[in-house]
Amino acid sequence: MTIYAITYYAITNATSNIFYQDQQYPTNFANEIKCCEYIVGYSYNGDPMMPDVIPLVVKNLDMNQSHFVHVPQQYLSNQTGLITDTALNSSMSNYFATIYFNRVNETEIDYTMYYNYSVPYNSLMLSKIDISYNNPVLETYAGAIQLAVEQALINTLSEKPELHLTFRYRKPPSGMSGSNYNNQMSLKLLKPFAMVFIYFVLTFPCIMFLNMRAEETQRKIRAYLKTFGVYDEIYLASWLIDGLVGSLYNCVVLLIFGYSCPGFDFFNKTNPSILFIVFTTYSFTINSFCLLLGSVLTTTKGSVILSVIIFTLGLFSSVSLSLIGPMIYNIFSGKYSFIGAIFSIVPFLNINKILNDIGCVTTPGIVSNFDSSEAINNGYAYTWHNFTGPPTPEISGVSFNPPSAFQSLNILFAFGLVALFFSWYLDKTLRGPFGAKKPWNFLFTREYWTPTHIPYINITDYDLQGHHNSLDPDIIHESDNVTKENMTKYALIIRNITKEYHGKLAVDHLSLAAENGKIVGLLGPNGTGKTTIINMITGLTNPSSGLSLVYGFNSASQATSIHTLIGYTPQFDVNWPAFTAREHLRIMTSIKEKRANLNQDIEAILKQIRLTSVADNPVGSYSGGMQRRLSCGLALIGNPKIIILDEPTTGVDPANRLYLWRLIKSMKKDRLILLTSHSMEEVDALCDKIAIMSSGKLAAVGTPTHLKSKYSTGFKLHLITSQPDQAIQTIQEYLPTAILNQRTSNTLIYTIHHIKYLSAFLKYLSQDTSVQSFISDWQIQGTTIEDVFLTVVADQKLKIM
Ligand SMILES: Nc1ncnc2c1ncn2[C@@H]1O[C@H](COP(=O)(O)OP(=O)(O)OP(=O)(O)O)[C@@H](O)[C@H]1O
Repeated sequence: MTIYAITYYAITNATSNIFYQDQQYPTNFANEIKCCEYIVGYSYNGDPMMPDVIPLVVKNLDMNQSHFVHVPQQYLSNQTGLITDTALNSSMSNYFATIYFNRVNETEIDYTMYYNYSVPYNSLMLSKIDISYNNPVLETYAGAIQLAVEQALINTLSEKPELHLTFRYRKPPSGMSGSNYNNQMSLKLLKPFAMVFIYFVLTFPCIMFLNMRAEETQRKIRAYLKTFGVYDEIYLASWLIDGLVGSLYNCVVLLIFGYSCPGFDFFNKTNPSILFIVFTTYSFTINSFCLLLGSVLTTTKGSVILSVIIFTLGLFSSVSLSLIGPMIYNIFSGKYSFIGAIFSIVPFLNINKILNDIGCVTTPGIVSNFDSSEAINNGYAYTWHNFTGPPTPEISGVSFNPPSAFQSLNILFAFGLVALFFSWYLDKTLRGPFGAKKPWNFLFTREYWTPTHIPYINITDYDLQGHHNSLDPDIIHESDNVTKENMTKYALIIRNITKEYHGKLAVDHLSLAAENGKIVGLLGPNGTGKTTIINMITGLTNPSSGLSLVYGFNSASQATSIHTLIGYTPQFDVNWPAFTAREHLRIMTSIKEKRANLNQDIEAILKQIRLTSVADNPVGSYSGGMQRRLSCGLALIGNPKIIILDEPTTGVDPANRLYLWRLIKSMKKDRLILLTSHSMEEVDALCDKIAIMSSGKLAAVGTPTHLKSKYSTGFKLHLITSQPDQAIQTIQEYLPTAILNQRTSNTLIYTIHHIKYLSAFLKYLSQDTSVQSFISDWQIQGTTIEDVFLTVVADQKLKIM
């Protein structure tokens, strides 16, 4: 809006003084002539009609007959002002003008008026009362005489005395006359300005589009949508359609603006259908180009930098090309044919060449001297004829042959199609951090054209063999427990999976298998590879080696099949703040599956996640806990067979967390839930099986009870005491093997490995009043998953060292 407002202001300001402005015609002109007793002379070339005309002129002027005098023919001369001078010399100080009538043919009478002024004025057309000097008195009187004369001529020629003329008096541009206004500097600037303005308006939204797309990739929305089964082609097409609809709107607004802005000759002198075709073709090409860049760039930072560079280069070329005008065509000559080819290919340059083709004709610039006034009188200055013909008529006689605007437009369109293809191709082969890349020759592989949707296809015993990179019997068992015979009993099978980023293993030969109806917890310190594993299971990332099977479907090669089986809650809430929870569920359900009882299912999920009462509020107004619940609800869409929850309760308050735990537990019936969390309490409360990872490897695996007993660190005894020293002495006496872990002013924490002594001591504590006088409270705690986790991770670190 701001750009449009500035442009409108600039254009109207630059052109305001080149237009005739309607003004009130003085009505009392005849009185003025009469009162001042001016004398007007006349003469004619023997036309027999003139004796009828003269009395009418006198009558129209309402002047004294004696003041309208006949001037003898011999006084007339072609020399400027001679008649006036003659009249003045003959001491008629109030002599004002002379009119000389000349009969041209049957229907045309030409008349010339000479004023009491050095500049003569020739009037040939009734409609053009054009006074070229700025003297209000002369303007008034001369106008009065003209009106009287023309009224008389029309009445006489048409033989209709009742015909009455209405005159429009138009003030001429200051300091200018006729079509000489091309000399105006402000007008000359319009041509470059038009090109730069159009380039800016058409290109800028596409740059925003590029940034939005990169931002969406960075927010992992793309990856998330993919787990709902959104095809790459649909995703790209939705962006293209979005961009094109925006651009079409942009083009229409630009055209309406251009054609309604008085003085914007670039538009007003060009056939609108040409500009519509040029603008929409450029918009298509630039959108395809942005789509291509979006397939290569994945960070908003990169996109911002690149888009600013492209935009600035385009703007720079736009300004410079428009300033050098027709000289731009030199670059298409044999001498500079390479640069000419670049001009034709690069859309930002090509559009400027096309705009320049139009601008040279419609808006004469600093260099151009083509006067389009003749063409304007016959309609648009720039027509389809100009568009398809050789550009810029004023450079005739030059040896090289630049492409026509139409040819340039075809090249622009072809570039758009090529960019569209490569945006699709590179999107598949150059996927950024998220997304499974296809090999560069994927178009020539059979799997691409005939994908299989059969589970457990081509799985051999060798594929199912684990890699023994640990001596831990649980891990060895986890690597060996799946065979071809029993593989169908597992909902998830991961074998020897690895993922390498920049030469570093994020996941290192990990094997894991899990059955239906279980909750499996994946634990590990930050950056240990949990999310990478999830991305490989969901088919968002291809493993560097190894296998991931979800109900027998290969995550890497049969991703489309597994997306219908998976429900996924990513680590961060992926949602659209303006949409309501119900809309989120509706949109995602329609993406994932076709259902007859859609509303019923949505209501059931809303009830499950306790969002029914706020289902129609925008998600942007939800608390963190509510958004997390919605994310879990979205994972339930389509009744998936495996649900993956990546840190589902992060940032959720205790009450909501408890509710989510209940929800997760209720979800596990007939499906597998894979959960990652940093809350040991959560994993302990929910999981049937826990896999602890460290540095990309599986470090421990088993049920919570098994792990607690295997990695038992003994019991923790917490004592609250008013006399710590005396308490320490008592413990040493009764529990000599106890290890003091922590001591504060009134708290002591011991680790005790032998339950035998502990029970005797606890009996003593509860019965002996003397000890109760300095140990006021105590608590005993078994091994927690947190203890197990810390032990396992510490052990693993030691092994690495
Ligand atoms: N796209 C990527 N490019 C390069 N390195 C990556 C990429 N994704 C992950 N990594 C690296 O792989 C390792 C594992 O990352 P991952 O996100 O899987 O860990 P995580 O266990 O999920 O961590 P957190 O608990 O913090 O979510 C890290 O060192 C990380 O830096």
